Amino acid sequence: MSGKTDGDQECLLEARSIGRQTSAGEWLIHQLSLQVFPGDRIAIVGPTGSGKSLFLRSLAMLDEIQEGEILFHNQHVNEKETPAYRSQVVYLQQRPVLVEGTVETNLKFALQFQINQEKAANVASILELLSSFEKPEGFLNRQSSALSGGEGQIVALLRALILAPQILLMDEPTSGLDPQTTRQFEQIIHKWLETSNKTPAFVWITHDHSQAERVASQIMTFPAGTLEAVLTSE
Ligand SMILES: Nc1ncnc2c1ncn2[C@@H]1O[C@H](COP(=O)(O)OP(=O)(O)OP(=O)(O)O)[C@@H](O)[C@H]1O
Repeated sequence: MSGKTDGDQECLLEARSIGRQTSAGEWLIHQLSLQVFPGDRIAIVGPTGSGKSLFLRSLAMLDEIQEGEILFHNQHVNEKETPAYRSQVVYLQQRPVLVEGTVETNLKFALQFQINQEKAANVASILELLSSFEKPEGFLNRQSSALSGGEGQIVALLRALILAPQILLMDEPTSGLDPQTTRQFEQIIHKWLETSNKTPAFVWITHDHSQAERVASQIMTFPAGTLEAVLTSE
């Protein structure tokens, strides 16, 4: 399934017939294909247990795949290139893992890695983004252990955006957040898309159809219980 088919635009990310197997050889996901183009806002919806998270983790190259391949800018990504890939294709999980220390420590965490060092300049723009949303005074100095689930997820999102990703992969990032924080999360994504100078894209798994309609330009349905699964546009 392809995202946009906009003339000659280069495909950013392509999953070509990928699949994951259990150690017993049973397919958990099988023959799944997806293309992501610059500016794509893709929502994936589908039943519980249908393999959406497995698919997204495979796209993020967090899990090994047993068939197919992942292409980034039309190039096969090998194991050695995975750190560079992960700094461009950033994965945000449902329950963020924050490191010990303050919010600021967390925001700057990924910048300590060589591959991300040239991204330090992004901190200022992300802090500006944060300042446009109401946050308690001294938020940057709050300990991560003292944050609410919603605040933690906002911090995880900003931490991801500091990396100036080309693609953000999000696995139900707002499930469990209250409506106000959910909207705040969506607005941050919206501003990021508006202000980024590199036409980024996202793939967003959600159970919430109204959210999918709010945030996405394309909604794809993930089918359950089929081995020959394909993602289809709604
Ligand atoms: N490592 C694994 N080994 C075996 N089965 C697994 C493994 N990981 C996940 N599964 C199974 O694969 C199926 C798909 O899981 P996945 O988490 O991708 O579903 P999902 O569509 O994201 O569900 P939800 O909407 O509830 O988050 C589930 O039945 C899950 O139990």
